[in-house]
Amino acid sequence: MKAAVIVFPGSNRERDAVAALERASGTKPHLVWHRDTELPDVDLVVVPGGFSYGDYLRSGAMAAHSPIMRAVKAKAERGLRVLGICNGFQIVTEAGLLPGALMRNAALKFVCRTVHLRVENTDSAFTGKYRKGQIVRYPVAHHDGNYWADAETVKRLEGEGRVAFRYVSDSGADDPLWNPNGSVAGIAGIFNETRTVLGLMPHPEDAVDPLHGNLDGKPLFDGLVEALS
Ligand SMILES: NC(=O)CC[C@H](N)C(=O)O
Repeated sequence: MKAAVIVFPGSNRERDAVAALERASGTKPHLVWHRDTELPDVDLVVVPGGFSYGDYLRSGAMAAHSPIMRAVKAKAERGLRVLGICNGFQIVTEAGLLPGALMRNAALKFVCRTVHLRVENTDSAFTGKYRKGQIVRYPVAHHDGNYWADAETVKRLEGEGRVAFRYVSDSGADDPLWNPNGSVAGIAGIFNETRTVLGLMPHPEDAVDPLHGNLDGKPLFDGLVEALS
């Protein structure tokens, strides 16, 4: 699997994404600067976490209009797999590849901890190596992770199997007390219509190494390698 990781001024998880991809695929991904206008020939683009453009204006809003995002958008519309993690989720959503918006966390505080997620749909290159309903633990670190979409959009996402991950309790139950940011319906990650684009707030790339104390993110990267090689 050939992959590219996009770097914006203020990105800070690009190296984590590179390490996770290299560990899973054995191939070093390309790092692509935000000012570039073309993507290398790849099977997957990762838009990583961080604070692109200092989160000015709105998290992800400026990065969504960078030259490289025009190329990412054009190729995503033709089926290129795109994984947007945390700030990357904000960026691909601002770019219009996913519906809804990421608002300030409901408690108005930065949240940095491990969360429990239920894998809601395994019919994608991203989630194919999980079991449906499996509970996984990924870390979160954000202040704008409160996913919002209008009721009709949420209904459509649910009906079309486009909710990828949902915040749940440690026993796997729907429980708003375990929702770290107030996201509507506990939504932690969503797919586009063809499930070729995934955006999620938690960080699978920081749960792939025994030193992370948690390997729950590994099936996501292994699954991508299996599906895209
Ligand atoms: N870790 C991240 O990617 C942070 C995302 C974003 N800057 C926020 O705090 O909401």
